Amino acid sequence: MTTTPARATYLISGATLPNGARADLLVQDARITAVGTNLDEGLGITTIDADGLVALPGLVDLHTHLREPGFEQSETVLTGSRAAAAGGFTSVFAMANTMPVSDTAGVVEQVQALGDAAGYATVRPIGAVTVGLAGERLSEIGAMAHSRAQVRVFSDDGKCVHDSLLMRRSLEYVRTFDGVVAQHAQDPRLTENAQMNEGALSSELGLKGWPAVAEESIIARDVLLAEHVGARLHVCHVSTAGSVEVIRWAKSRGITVTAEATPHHLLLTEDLIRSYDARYKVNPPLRRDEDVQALREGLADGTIDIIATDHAPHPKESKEAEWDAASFGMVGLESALSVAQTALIDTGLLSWADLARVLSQTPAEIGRLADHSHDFEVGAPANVTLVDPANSSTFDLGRLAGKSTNSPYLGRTLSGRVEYTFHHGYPTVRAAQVAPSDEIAAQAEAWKASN
Ligand SMILES: NC(=O)N[C@@H](CC(=O)O)C(=O)O
Ligand SMILES: [Zn+2]
Ligand SMILES: [Zn+2]
Repeated sequence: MTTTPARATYLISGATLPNGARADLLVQDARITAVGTNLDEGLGITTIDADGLVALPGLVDLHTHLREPGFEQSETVLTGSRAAAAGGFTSVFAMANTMPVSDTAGVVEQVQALGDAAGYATVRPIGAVTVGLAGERLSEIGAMAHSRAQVRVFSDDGKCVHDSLLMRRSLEYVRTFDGVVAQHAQDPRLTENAQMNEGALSSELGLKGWPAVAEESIIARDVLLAEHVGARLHVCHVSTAGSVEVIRWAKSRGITVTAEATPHHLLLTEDLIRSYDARYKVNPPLRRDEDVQALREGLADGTIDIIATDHAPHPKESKEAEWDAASFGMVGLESALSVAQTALIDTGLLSWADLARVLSQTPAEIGRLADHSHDFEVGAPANVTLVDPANSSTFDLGRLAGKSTNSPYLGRTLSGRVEYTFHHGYPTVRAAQVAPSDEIAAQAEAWKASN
């Protein structure tokens, strides 16, 4: 017989809300039961002193690679969702480039079940657009949408849905159930063997260039297809100033397109590649300072809707290889909020309310996430992140909670630190320490039993 652990009551006392107001939040039976000032510290209540901490709605990542099934040496659903909790995330959308690929109802249901059992975060699987990500035939989109996993986001991420007819058909399909196609915009012919951003630096370093137009031309085609079909399109990891312009134009025409920028494209530039350190190797590549500025402005004016991590764990061997042979990708869940604060809050471009919107509310809306509340409504599942914005520190290995360590921020000073993450009313992170997995799994059981 399993015993159901007691669901504790927490009083988050004196937190600063995204709008700047100070409030107490009462968390009872996994839900927010009161928001106010001077809430009572009754018997059996655990009080968390949130003086000086900003309370954000639990962060939502629309673009995470959890690697399971198939690449468990890099990450598992358990370790990846633990990394999510460490970074203040309470929900993650798991990309489909697993082995087998998440292109059937069976695989997406498996990923969702692994997430539910781990309990660190709500895991929502993304379905592949084409069978095996091969770009040749549409996958079982309808079966995944109507499975227990109720998939709403479809993506061949890692690969571009390059065939225009398949892209059109996938948009037509997802429209029938209010889904969205999330495109990895990369013309494959223009980027064969590409290693870094194309420009003066790629010539100087003798590395094959990756032209901005390879991204921009696909986005331009896709927004026109989305307009033609009347379906929702989402653009993954936008990386160039030109892409921001195309999306701005599409939105001005009323096209239903949304777009994401990654933390690394908002902070880092291509000159880091002079070190030939493969931690900086990523798809799409790090670009120029002008591109970083354009992405920041795009976020500030709403052209770019959200920040998504593109957390891409890779084993040490594949990152210690020489530049050309190393794999593309960086881990990003644990650092995302600190990078966002450093690049956007400290520079005065965004407010905490804006950050709550781009890291929680809007990604939840794009993914049609049910398990979410963005303004601490009474009765909603208590998904809350408490961040200490005054903590400026060196990002080190101790901050990583996933299986892989391919972070470009190790050794860098970043602002802000996640102190607490509450998922379904239970602290998965407390005093900046991630809670042990058996304890979280037991809490997840209790949540399941009561819902
Ligand atoms: N971003 C990356 O560099 N790599 C991602 C794939 C992707 O997001 O395109 C991966 O799966 O490793
Ligand atoms: Zn991608
Ligand atoms: Zn990705």
